[in-house]
Amino acid sequence: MRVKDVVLSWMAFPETLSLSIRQQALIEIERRAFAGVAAYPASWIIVCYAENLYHAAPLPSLAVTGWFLVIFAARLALHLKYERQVLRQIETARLAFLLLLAPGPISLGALSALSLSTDWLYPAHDSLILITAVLCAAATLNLCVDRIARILIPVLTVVPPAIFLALAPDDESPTILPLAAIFVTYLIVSSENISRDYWTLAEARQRIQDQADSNRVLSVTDHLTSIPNRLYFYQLFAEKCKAAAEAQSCFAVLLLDIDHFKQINDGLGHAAGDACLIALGAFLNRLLSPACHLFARYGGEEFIVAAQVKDAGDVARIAHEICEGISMLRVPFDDQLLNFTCSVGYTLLTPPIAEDYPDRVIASADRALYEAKRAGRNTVRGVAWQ
Ligand SMILES: Nc1nc2c(ncn2[C@@H]2O[C@H](COP(=O)(O)OP(=O)(O)OP(=O)(O)O)[C@@H](O)[C@H]2O)c(=O)[nH]1
Repeated sequence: MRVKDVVLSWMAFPETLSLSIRQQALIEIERRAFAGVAAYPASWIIVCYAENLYHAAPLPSLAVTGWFLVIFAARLALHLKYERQVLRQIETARLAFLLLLAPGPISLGALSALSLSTDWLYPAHDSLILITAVLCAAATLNLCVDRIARILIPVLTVVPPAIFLALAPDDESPTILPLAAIFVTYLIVSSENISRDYWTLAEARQRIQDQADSNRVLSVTDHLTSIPNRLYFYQLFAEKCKAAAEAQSCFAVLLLDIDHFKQINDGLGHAAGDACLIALGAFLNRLLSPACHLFARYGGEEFIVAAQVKDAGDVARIAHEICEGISMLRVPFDDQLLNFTCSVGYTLLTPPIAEDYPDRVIASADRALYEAKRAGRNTVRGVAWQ
């Protein structure tokens, strides 16, 4: 495994979560982080004024102010296009976020460390230690759901001054060092607990979402043939009709019904009838495309199709294709091959099309189907919509 892969896998959010939940979490974490970004330059500017640093040491004070403003500007630039970046490439977006998260805490930690030994910063020593501790705690808790951020922030902020104190001890070192250790440990442990709760909730949300998605699919799928059911058809019929009206296109509704299906059931049993229905569903799946045709099992041994068509010839062609295709099916059942026929009735709407009459349109196709049955079955009949 390459180093990059190891880093990326360590950085990754729990893999069990769907991509959309991980993306959502990352966008939320970045938004939270951005809300605190202005605190770094603002705190530094206040310390400079309060401790008179702009007068005492204008150049270094202004340089540090400029540095905090550059970090702020870089974060603003990232923030403005972050959502798009996360949706495009989640790992790179996360890496960019972490890289731009680090300079603020590192700079504050370094300033606190320097204030212990640098003359121009020494008057601001207490204020810097205070804002370093406060911003470190606030940022760690704010971003604790990100396991890297919650370790990175306290380590980058508190470790540099602590190392400095350890290497060049002064009177305060014996007090400050153990306090810093307790502070960082407590921060990391408590933020770990908050993070665990967040991800447990995210996982629960994901399970509910998956269940809802699967229930939604089940509620509009016919359990026997696995093609859409009548509910699905009605949900989308008005939409398809409207699209045809807007496109000024012809619109056709076809009803097909297996001929003498009762005889198959009575003669060979319901399992044989079921095998024929499953084969018919698979045939429609092969012949029609969900992008162009709305089709469903309408009920029992009846199926329905709705689609935009070019003209009367186009719908007649589809109806014949269905009728002939079904008559050629051979359905394996026990040790025999079953075949059956169907009758097709259709109605054709020509522009201008109104959109509020699905039942009347279907009733019209049903009349055509009745005519096909009366004409001897295994045939096609169409009626024009008036
Ligand atoms: N196996 C099976 N049979 C079903 C299902 N749903 C409806 N049926 C049967 O479909 C048959 C429909 O019979 P009829 O309405 O008399 O129609 P038909 O025998 O096809 O006659 P025509 O339509 O006039 O050609 C009945 O026997 C129903 O029990 C199903 O899910 N599985």
